Amino acid sequence: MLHVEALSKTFELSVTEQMRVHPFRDLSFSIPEGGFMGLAGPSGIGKSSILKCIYRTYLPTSGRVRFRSSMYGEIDLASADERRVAHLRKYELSYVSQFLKVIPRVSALDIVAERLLPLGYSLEAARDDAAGMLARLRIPETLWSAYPATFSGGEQQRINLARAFIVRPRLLILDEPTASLDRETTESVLALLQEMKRQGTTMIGVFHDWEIMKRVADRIFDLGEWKRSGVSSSAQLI
Ligand SMILES: Nc1ncnc2c1ncn2[C@@H]1O[C@H](COP(=O)(O)OP(=O)(O)OP(=O)(O)O)[C@@H](O)[C@H]1O
Repeated sequence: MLHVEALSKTFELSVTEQMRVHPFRDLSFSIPEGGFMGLAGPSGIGKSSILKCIYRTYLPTSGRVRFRSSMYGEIDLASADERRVAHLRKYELSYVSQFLKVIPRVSALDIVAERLLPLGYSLEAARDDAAGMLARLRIPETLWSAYPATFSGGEQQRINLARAFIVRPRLLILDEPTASLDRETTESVLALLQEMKRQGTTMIGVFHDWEIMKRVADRIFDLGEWKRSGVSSSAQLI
């Protein structure tokens, strides 16, 4: 369902001094439908950049990101036009980072509910589902009508997760989704991830805690090992 082929990313840090960073070159791996691949490796090795290339926050320098979309059939996310990428982000892809892009003067409930409106939900039905998701993520009901700009880091992260999960995406991209959560909320998130996986969501994620990653991932791609050995990706699947 997701085939990353010979993916490379180069950052030009300075045009005049020709300084370049190459977090990864010729990276290839595949994740089947409903599969969950964890990405591991030391800080700065390129984990987040890979996720951002898949979500197309970053444009890859070369390579392909073949994704089986229900709207477009097979599509290369590395070269798809912006309009299609925007559509896919609305209906099929979700990306969770540690940081919430806060929308001013929109309540926590509506920030989550609004993701369902393009899918044809009425506002009432969307708010019902959003309330269910906020409850599962242990956001206290008193906060549902408040503005997330003032929320704590962990509360903002839960709003992020709720926005990503509520649409039941075909591909879920997770960048340290449980980094600022307490143990009980982390358990709720893991239960939701396992539920989505059973329903066929394909996932790729970076986790700050190896033990958490092992509980949800079918396999773990160790970028450090891949870079050291320079051999094909299958050797790094733990
Ligand atoms: N937008 C950018 N512009 C320039 N360099 C970047 C950019 N994004 C990432 N990099 C560089 O690419 C390299 C990989 O960064 P990345 O954030 O992908 O690593 P990471 O493995 O996710 O690290 P961490 O575990 O610390 O989050 C780093 O050297 C970083 O400085």
